[in-house]
Amino acid sequence: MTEKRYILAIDQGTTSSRAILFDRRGTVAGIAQREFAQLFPQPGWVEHDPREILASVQSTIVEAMTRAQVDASQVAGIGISNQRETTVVWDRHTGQAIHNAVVWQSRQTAGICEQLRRDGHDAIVRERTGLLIDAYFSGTKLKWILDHVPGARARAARGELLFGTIDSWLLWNLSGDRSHLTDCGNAARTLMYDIHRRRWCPDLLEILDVPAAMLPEVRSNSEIHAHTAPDGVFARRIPICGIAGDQQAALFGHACFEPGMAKNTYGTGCFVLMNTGERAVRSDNGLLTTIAWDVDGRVEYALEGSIFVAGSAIQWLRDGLRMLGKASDSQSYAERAHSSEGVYFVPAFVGLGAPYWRSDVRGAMFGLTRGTSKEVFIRAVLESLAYQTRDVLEAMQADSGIALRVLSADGGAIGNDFAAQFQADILDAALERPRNSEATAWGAACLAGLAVGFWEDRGELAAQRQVERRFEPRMDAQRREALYAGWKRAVQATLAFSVED
Ligand SMILES: Nc1ncnc2c1ncn2[C@@H]1O[C@H](COP(=O)(O)OP(=O)(O)O)[C@@H](O)[C@H]1O
Ligand SMILES: O=P(O)(O)OC[C@H](O)CO
Repeated sequence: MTEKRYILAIDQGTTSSRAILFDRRGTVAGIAQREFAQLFPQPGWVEHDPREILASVQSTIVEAMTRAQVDASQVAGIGISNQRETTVVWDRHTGQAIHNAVVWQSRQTAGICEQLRRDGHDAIVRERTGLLIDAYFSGTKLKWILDHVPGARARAARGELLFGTIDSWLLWNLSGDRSHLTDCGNAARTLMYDIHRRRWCPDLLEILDVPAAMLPEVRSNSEIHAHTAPDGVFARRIPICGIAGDQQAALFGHACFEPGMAKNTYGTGCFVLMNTGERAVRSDNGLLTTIAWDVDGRVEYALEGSIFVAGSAIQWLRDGLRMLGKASDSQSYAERAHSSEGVYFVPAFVGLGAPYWRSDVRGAMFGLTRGTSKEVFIRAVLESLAYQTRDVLEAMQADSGIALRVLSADGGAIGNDFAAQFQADILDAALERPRNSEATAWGAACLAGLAVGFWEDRGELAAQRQVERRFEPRMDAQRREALYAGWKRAVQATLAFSVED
């Protein structure tokens, strides 16, 4: 029998799908990535075609395995991580989605959220789900699809339609027996799941008018959920044995296994998660309480700060303003500026997420003079990632009582050495970039590998973690606090400009 030497991770993100084969030592044996279309049917709306997502996953799987010259018989298990709140509804008989996937960034349910707030549902949402009422989460997206697709509500009531986040959509399509499942971390992002009692919440289903029959069964993150279809892309039965939302997967991939350990992923947005152990810490400072994972029969929680715009602001400099040839050029521009000269950029393109939660505000630039150079402009945009992260970590410290000394970081934008050093300086904490830059896929692989005995335990995984570079804070306290005070003024001015005020 062929030795099973690899775990395959599928990292289904907002802008691209990746398939990565890892060996026992965590070395990448094969990798493939494919972007897919971002659909903007109306201003502020973001959708994906679920068939295109599935096709991108299937083709990257084939490509990664071909590149690595790995046969399906050598794959011990498959882990899936996904872009979390993005919502799909499909017909259980035909497998056809009844609408595009409504993406986490999409604001098309802002009106539903406003109504829910007016009806006084804030407290129950907060208490049961650890979230707050915002278009970001799946529940109102699902309600919107049921309300807008003709006949959908009646079909849902007859049990013909299924709801899922992208993990469920992929699992249903890749599994031989059409398994309709999710993990508790993804369920915790739907606005319909009680994170304390760990079950779908009937009261919230009633508020959102969602039939329970549509919902996936909720499982742990690390167990054999299903097997791939022998007539599918693998032509073999392989256990699908790890599922996690991408940010939870990254927390696991960084080996943040102890309470107080935190990571930040600098991708399209920034997502800061701090492990709070078996205690679900309620936030009084604009953070989310969420399930980190259920592994080995133990459920652990996290505090999360979700920042909606980070790397996408660099994309805007590149594609929108055409100031950059490539995103990485932002580093040399920023370094040439020497200082930001009192210029601040607040990247509220789709409102502000944690800790402000104001979907009505829009982006702003402050402190411009006739002498403001392109270098300073770009530097101010990069610095905004660090300031937003400090806002979230200040809230985390207030909620948890833990002052962070080290932040583990991953994602495209923190490959920028300027941004990494500035982040350490503004936080007055060290920032570590792991050697394995694919923390999300690695986390999904770890969860799958633990389920099938590919790795023994978390200790073995933690021992494998290697740091590529550690950035120590080196800014003096007076300058740091003066800079941060300027940012806070810029945010206050941005909020004040909004019509809601
Ligand atoms: N060297 C860099 N400096 C600044 N930003 C970068 C750099 N490299 C990539 N980015 C930004 O990071 C994002 C890509 O990171 P990635 O982790 O792949 O994001 P996602 O998984 O959300 O698609 C893009 O928005 C890009 O603009
Ligand atoms: O796909 P990413 O990396 O942009 O992450 C998306 C987040 O999980 C949304 O909550």
